[in-house]
Parts: sequence; structure tokens; C-alpha cells
Amino acid sequence: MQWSPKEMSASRPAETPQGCRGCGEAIGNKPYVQALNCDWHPNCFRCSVCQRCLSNWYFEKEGQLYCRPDYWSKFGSACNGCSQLITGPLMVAGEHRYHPECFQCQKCQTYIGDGDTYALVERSKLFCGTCYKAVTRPLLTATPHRRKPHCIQLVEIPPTPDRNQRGAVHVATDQSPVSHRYSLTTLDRLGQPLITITELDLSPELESLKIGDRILEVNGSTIKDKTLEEVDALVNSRDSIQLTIERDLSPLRVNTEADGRNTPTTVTTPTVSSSSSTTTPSTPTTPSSISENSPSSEGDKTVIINDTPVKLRPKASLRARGHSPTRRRSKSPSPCPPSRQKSVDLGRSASFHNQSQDHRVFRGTDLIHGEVLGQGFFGQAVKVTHKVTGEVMVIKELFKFDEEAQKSFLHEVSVLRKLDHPNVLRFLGVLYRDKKLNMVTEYIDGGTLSEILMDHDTAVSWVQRAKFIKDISAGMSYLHSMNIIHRDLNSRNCFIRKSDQAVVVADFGLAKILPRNPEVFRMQTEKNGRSSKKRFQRKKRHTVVGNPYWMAPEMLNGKVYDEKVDVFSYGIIICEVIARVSADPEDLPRCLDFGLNVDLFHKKFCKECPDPLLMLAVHCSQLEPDKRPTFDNLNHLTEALVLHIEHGMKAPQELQGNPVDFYHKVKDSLYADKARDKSTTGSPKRKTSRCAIEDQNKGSS
Ligand SMILES: Nc1ncnc2c1ncn2[C@@H]1O[C@H](COP(=O)(O)OP(=O)(O)OP(=O)(O)O)[C@@H](O)[C@H]1O
Repeated sequence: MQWSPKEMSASRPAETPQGCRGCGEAIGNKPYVQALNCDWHPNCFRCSVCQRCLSNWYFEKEGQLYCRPDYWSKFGSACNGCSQLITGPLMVAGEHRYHPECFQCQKCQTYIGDGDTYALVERSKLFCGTCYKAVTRPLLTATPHRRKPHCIQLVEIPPTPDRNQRGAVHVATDQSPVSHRYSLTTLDRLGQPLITITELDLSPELESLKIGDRILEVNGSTIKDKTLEEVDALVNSRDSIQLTIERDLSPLRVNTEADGRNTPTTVTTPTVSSSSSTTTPSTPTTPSSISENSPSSEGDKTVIINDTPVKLRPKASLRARGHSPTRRRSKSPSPCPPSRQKSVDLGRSASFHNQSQDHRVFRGTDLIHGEVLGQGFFGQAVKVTHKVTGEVMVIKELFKFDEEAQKSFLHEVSVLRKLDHPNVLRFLGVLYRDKKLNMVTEYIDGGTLSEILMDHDTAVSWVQRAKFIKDISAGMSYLHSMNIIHRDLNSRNCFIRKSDQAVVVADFGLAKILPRNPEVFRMQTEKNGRSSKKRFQRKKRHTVVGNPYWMAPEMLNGKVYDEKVDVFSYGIIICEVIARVSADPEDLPRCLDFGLNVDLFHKKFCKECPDPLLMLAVHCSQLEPDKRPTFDNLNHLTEALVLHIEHGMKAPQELQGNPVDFYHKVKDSLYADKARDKSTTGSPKRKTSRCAIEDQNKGSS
């Protein structure tokens, strides 16, 4: 999978004669897009599913282009815990997928790691082995008539030299031929065949299976795309088998078993609905939630993900196409002797890798700890080396475990795992240790931008400085394209990669994920009878967070704000890059309105600074958020700026002129606007009162 920026070129070089990959026609002299090693007419650069034109970013898989919703609906899967899409490592409990950080016991809150025992009760209540045994089972024994929960279990059957010695597992579906020894059961409510165990020639190794158990997976692979015969061959092979089974312990099941007949055995726990288990209706007030709409076509389901309607197909197709997970545990035969191969009443979790992103679940024993790189508010960053691969990485571990720390940490994991861009810190996976979750990221070896700038013994050329700010803009433009506001962008959260001096934006603990599509969001709120007006606004009164040195004036003043707060912080970073001073207002001159004091800054620090660079800082640090450029725009400006400083090419129009004059012009017009607003406030009131008097007069006459 590749989530890549679209590269636009203005004109085509004469020596590349191939036509448009989409329509096959010549590109001609028009602007074109370069992607997947081909050229495209911008109009032909479309999602292979919905055929909509792709704008700045696109997904690519096996030579096909996708927009984000279609990519996710085709290859994604939703977490059974938080209902968000899973794009990184996932924990699998039978049919259900979880983010590792959502795979948590609902009673003791410990994270359930790879291979730990768990019980998934009624498809949603997740317990660790200890809590399940301690609480749920005594309760059930005490009230025998109470409905027993349905459970997903992993049953391991050891290898045997002779399959007859082991006994046989007989399976059946609704679709098996009558002549076959297997009899019919039923289809589940999504039309998938249910393959259940209908007969067992009991041998000690098979004790852990029960008639009526529904087979979900064999050796970690879903059986949904397999025929009955294939499943039969697999479960009765001589090799070691791991069966993920779903067991319904309700009286209905017990009767079926007692009768010995093959009565249809659907799982009928009260929580089962006709919806796919990937969709969990949730309140529309949560912006980043999945909520369910009515099915749009047979088998397809439209859900709102991050406020974007996304079609989710039944899980069978999701799994068959999207996930071909490699089951780590099934690769090696179980070390337990065969005689002890009984299923515990609990499942064992297994972690999987989503193929689309190279995220992993690490074990503590995989990694050698190195130096502590630094400490943040809630935790510390430690350099680690992978024992086998030698990769150097960073573990971010919490040392505070209060609710706020946990929340902030999980938030950072959930943001980071969505991201994949060369100028954004790469999330590599998670590590379980002592029932705690740690985040593993790439290690960036060149220190922070702040450290480089403050090291006055090392010269940093203007070209290099322009490249620094270009990289930050690329990372931030990607972040904003993902509807994420960083809110803590500063030179200490920008790391430098030694090899190419590239800047990587990091630290997403304070990032804010915005609703993806305000229009959909509005529709959602209207449907639920709430006022849509407030929600439709892009700017919102979010929490005031971040470091005040880089904080935008609107946030400092407690006003509504949007993603342009990041552009202001970026403007301050540009000033740090120009002046090589700290962002402390003692060093970097600021005005009382929290804006940049351009006069003083220019006088003190800009003797050698190219004017367009200062102009960029002035543009970004404007008091009026709407006047600040977007990061998309900044991407183009900074690219042109590098060319200007490095090769003397003409600076872009917006960056030409005298920055100090421009600053005064902007400021004057802002204050003039404010004065005009002040003088006009009150007029609506006067109008209202005059109207009221007129109405009164009308009434009296
Ligand atoms: N991936 C990384 N590569 C290299 N150095 C890192 C990495 N992550 C963190 N560091 C170093 O470790 C320090 C501490 O990082 P950490 O993320 O724990 O806290 P912070 O970002 O400084 O503070 P906070 O999280 O409270 O905002 C950083 O300032 C940085 O110097």
C-alpha cells in the first residue's frame, strides 16, 4: 500500500513519449500527473472504484489507484473495541479485530498481549483470562439457568502420524450435497456458510471440541472463502491444527447437541444483530466514529467513518481481499505435549500484521534497551535495537499511569498509526510489557531542529535552512490532508535525519483529529435532531494546548481556531531557522498582540536572510488565521523558495517584495477593518429597535 502525494508537473519533458496511463492518449503539452511510474491526464487520475478524480493524495495497491474511503472499505477492517478502522497491527479474537491498544480487559484494564488468554463474551465483552475465570464463571455456575455466554476459543490439535488415531472431525454446511456424509446446517445472516462440527469420533485430543462448534478459522485463515471439502481436509489433516471456534453455550445449543440431530445452529446471543461485526453504531456526536446507515446494495453497507460515508462489504470479502494475515503462532507447532492439548475455556489472542502497513507487535525479548533519549511529560523515549534484524528504534514508554497519561498516550498511538509519510515520524508497532502497551517508532538520529539551530559551532547554509522548512511543510501538508491538527508544532518536535538532513515531524500527543467531511457531519447531526449550525463551522473552540512560544494568537486568546494554528507555529519555526535563536519571546521579538514584531526581528536578525524567506515567515505568522497560507500552498512556495535560494530562480510572486512593508500593510488593513467593525457594531441593534418602534406605530395606527 502506498499513500502518496500526487506529483503535478506543469509541462511535459519532450523526451518521455508515453501516453496517459488512464486513457492511453498522448499527454501533449498540458499539465500532467506522475504516479506509479506513469503519466496521467489529471482528469484520468481517478479512483479505480468510485471513479472520482483523485486530488492531492491517493492510495495505490497492486497497480490500482484508490481514494481513501474506497481503499479502506476494500482493504480495511474496523476495530471491535473502538469501531475505528485498523491500519496498523491488529489483535484477532476469532472473527473480531482490535487495535492492540483496544484489546484490553474491560474489568482490570490490562492489555491482552500476543498469546495471552482472553474471553470474548457476547461478541463485545472482552476479559483477560484471569478476570474471566474469577468473575464470569462463578457467576454462571451460581445461576445455572442463566444464559451462558457465547465464546470464541482457540483449540489446538496436535499433529498425528495417522489421522485415524486421532479420530475425525465431521463438518457440515448448508450447501453440502446430501450424498455427503455431512448434513446441512445453515447460512449466517450475511449469507456466509456456517461450517459447524456435526460429529466427533472422540479421541482424547479432540475433547476440547464440541458438536455444534462453529469453525471460524483454520490455522489462522478464515474459512469463509473455502469449500466444505477444503475445510474438511484441513481439519482432518495429520498436521497440527489450530481451530478458532465460536461456541454458543445457550440452551438451544445444548438441546441440539442432546438430540444429536443437525438442527440449524445459528448463534443467537442477544447482542447479535444482522449487521456485520465491523460496524458498531455509535453516537453521532463523536466525530471520529463509525455509525451505520441502511445497506446501499445487497451485502454492502454504508457506514460513516470519520464523517465520510464508506461502504463496508461483508467481512468475507474484506478478509479475502484485504487481509491475508500471517498467523505468527501457527507457524511453529505448539510446544505443549499432545496429551495436554486441551482447549482452555478461553481463547488465546494472536496478533496479525495488516499487510497494508508494515506495523508490528514486538516482544520485550526482541529488543535490546539502549540509552534514554529524553523524557516528556508522561513518559520517556528509549533507544532500542532489534536482536535479530539489528534495527534501531525508539520505544516510548509511560512512567505515569493515571488516566490522563493513558489517554494522551493512546491518543498519540491512534494518530500516529494512521500516518505514513517521509516527513512524519514513522510508527513501527507496539510492544507489550508487564501488561502495558508501549509505542515503537523509527529512531531519528540527527537530534532536534532546535538543537541543530542552537549549535552555533555548526554552519547551516540558507539552502539547508530552506530545505528544513520545506520538509516541515511537506509533513504538515500531509497531516492536514489527513484532517489532523498537530497543535504542538515546534522546533523541538521536529527531528533531523542525519543521512539526508530531512526533517521529520513528531509528537502527536496533542494532535486533534477533525471530522473528515463537514457536510456529512452536518447531515448526521441534522438527522439526529440537533442544531447543525454550530457543528458545520470549521473553526471550533477546542482546548488550548501546546507550547505558548509557538501558540497562535487566536488560541492564546481562547478564541475558536482551526488548522491554521499550525501555520502560525510554522511561522515561528521559520523565524527560529532564520535567526538561530530560541522561540522564547525574550530572544525572538513579539508584539503585545502575540504576533511577530517584524520590525525588530528584521533589524536584529535579517542582515543576511533572503527576503523571500522572511516574507514567508510574515505570511505564516499573520494575526488573521484566514490570511495565513495553507500547508498545501506552502508546499509549492517552499519548493520554489529552495529553487530560488539554491539556483537563483525567480521567487514566487507571493514571496516577492519587502517583508517589512508587507507586514505593515497587512497590520494597517487589519486595524482598519477592526475600527470599521467597531463603528458598525450596534447598527443591527438600532435597526431592530427602529423596526420595533415602527411595528408599534403600525399597531397603534
Ligand atoms: N523517534 C525518536 N528519535 C529520536 N529521538 C527521539 C525520538 N522520540 C523522542 N526522542 C527524543 O526523546 C525526547 C523525549 O521524547 P518524548 O516524546 O518522550 O517527550 P517530548 O516530546 O519531549 O515531550 P512531550 O511528550 O511531553 O511533549 C525528545 O525530546 C527527543 O529528543
